[in-house]
Amino acid sequence: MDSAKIQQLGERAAKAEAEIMALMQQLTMLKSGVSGNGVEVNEEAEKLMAENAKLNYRINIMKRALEDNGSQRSAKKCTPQSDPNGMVNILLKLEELFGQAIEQAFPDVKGFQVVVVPTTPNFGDYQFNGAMSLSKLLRTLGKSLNPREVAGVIKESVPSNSVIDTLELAGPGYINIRLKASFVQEQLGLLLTRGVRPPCGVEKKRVIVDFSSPNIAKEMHVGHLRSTIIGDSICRLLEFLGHDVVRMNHVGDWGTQFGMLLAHLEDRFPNFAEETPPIGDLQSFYKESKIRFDSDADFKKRAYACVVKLQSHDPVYIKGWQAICDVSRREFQKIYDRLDIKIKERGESFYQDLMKKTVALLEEAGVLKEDDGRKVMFAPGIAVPLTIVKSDGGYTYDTSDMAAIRQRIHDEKADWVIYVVDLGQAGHFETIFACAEVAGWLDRKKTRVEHVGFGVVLGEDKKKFKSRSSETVRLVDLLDEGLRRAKEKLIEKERDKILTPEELESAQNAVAYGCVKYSDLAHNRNGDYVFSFDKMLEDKGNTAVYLLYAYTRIRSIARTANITDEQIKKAVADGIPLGHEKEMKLAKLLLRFPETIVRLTVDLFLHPLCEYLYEVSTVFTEFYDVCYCVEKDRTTGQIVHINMDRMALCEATANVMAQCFSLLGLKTVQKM
Ligand SMILES: NC(=[NH2+])NCCC[C@H](N)C(=O)O
Repeated sequence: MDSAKIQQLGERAAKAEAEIMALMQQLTMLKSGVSGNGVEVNEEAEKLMAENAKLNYRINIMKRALEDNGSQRSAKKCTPQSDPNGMVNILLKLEELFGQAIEQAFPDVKGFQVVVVPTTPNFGDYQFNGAMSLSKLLRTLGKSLNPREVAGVIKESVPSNSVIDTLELAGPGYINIRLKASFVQEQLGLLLTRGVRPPCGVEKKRVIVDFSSPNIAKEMHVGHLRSTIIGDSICRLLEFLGHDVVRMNHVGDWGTQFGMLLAHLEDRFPNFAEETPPIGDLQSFYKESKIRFDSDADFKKRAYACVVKLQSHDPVYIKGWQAICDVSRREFQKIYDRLDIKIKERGESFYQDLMKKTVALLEEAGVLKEDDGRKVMFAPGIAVPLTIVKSDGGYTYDTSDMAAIRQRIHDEKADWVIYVVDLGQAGHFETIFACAEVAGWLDRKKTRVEHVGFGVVLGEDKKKFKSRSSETVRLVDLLDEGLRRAKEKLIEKERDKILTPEELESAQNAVAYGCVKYSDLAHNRNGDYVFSFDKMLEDKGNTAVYLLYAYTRIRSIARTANITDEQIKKAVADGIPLGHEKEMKLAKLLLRFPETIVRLTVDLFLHPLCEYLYEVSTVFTEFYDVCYCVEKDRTTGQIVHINMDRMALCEATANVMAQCFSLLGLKTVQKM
């Protein structure tokens, strides 16, 4: 690493540190009761805690950026050429303005990464708090200015613009930023006329997302379900942002398990090469062959022979293999159809020939070591090597992943490869990435590779998730239970009395699959996750049921008031004043959609999107409680007045929520 880079990384670390320090100072200030605007200290402290969480979130992002050599910011300067209709990423826009201010005020400072964070309404809309670290940095350049002085200079240097209303110095050197009402009004109008569009300024990448990836002949389990849900949402996000996304199902279709399956197939359906074998239940077929494999030495021998025949592409055994894969494939597809998942299958078998080449290349590069008859590859600093060739000459999961990573970078020309696989495989991927670097196939400055891990699924007893009757839970049964419970819930709420049978069924589907997906996505994926239909189907708090209800309710406001698109358009054309404080608050939150989703791409955690969606629905309620949209006569119930500006705000809210649902893979319904 060159010294400039180290300096840059150091500066950013210092900045992260400064943010923590600043926060501590704010907290001490509050604890000692120094609260400028006389607000209850408790309330203030609560807000600061929220702020703290946000800062910590930012800091984590920065830490990650440090690890990844700072190539993480996918958003670039928002030029009009990039996408004339894209939404403005306000946070990025402010960072640009502050960047220009620093450049102008302190031309000697190079490569200072400006970070602006959203803040609580008491302070403003956003805050710049880089003055502390900048002051430190200036000292190393021989300039002695305290943070508050630095902040003062920056404040004066921010170029004139249409975004910022006021800048205010606060505390030891923060700059609180308030947006111009005219800017918010204008952006809200654009949101309504152009729709919720991807933010401008996103650099397009070719991304391979390896997700779901169950193993043939084995049941797709809840771990694969998590990978499927998280992976699909990541794809939806990246697709929305305009990336070229390849959704890849790296199914385990080429392991030694095919030996025993084929040997068992020979016995059960000797005619398998001529006629498609009616395997039926592949699970029990797998179990039967496993029992024989473990107990019968002759069978075991035959199983090995079958592997050899399969791997030498004997057409008869290839037929048998295909038949088995087809049964599995049909089962997997049922799950994908129900969950509305699109994915392209490219299993381990695809890499057969490439594995030979991969081994040859590694051999040539002299990076393989002999170990007890095996050929292994070590990565620097990692104790456990990859097994590239087994002692019997066969290849492994490691070999196929080495072949795959090379193929994805070289042939697929991926700029970004994402593996959505449980955290149990973190070591595996760390080693694969490191070995790919050693082999010279991966340059992390050019290609972003990452393992998106997730914790295990637990039952309500916090133990390994299983069904009452058996060890493993069949996903089809699980989804069926979801459907049943969703219907119960809707009937409990007497929706069957209001909805037509078709509407009830759509609502049931939306709730059942929505709640399974949402409860997975709303948690930090790194944690273990307790699967509980009771929790998922709660209609309060940050749950799919609550949000889907909230959404349909907003949609129904316009419906009952009989508003047309034309009326909304006219209101937009006339300008939406956002005169009430709650209207302004909601509008500003809606305009934070672009920065929220761009930030997701930094570490591919999806729960902040769920938090944002939930916040939109609660801020909407705050607005709706105090701002009449449709006024009715108290006695006759007849509509006496419709506030069209507020109806437009309802429309914008519903549209932003709909886009969030779509990114999370949730289907919405008009009535529920
Ligand atoms: N490229 C990969 N290794 N992708 C993940 C494969 C997951 C594997 N089939 C499993 O079930 O554990």
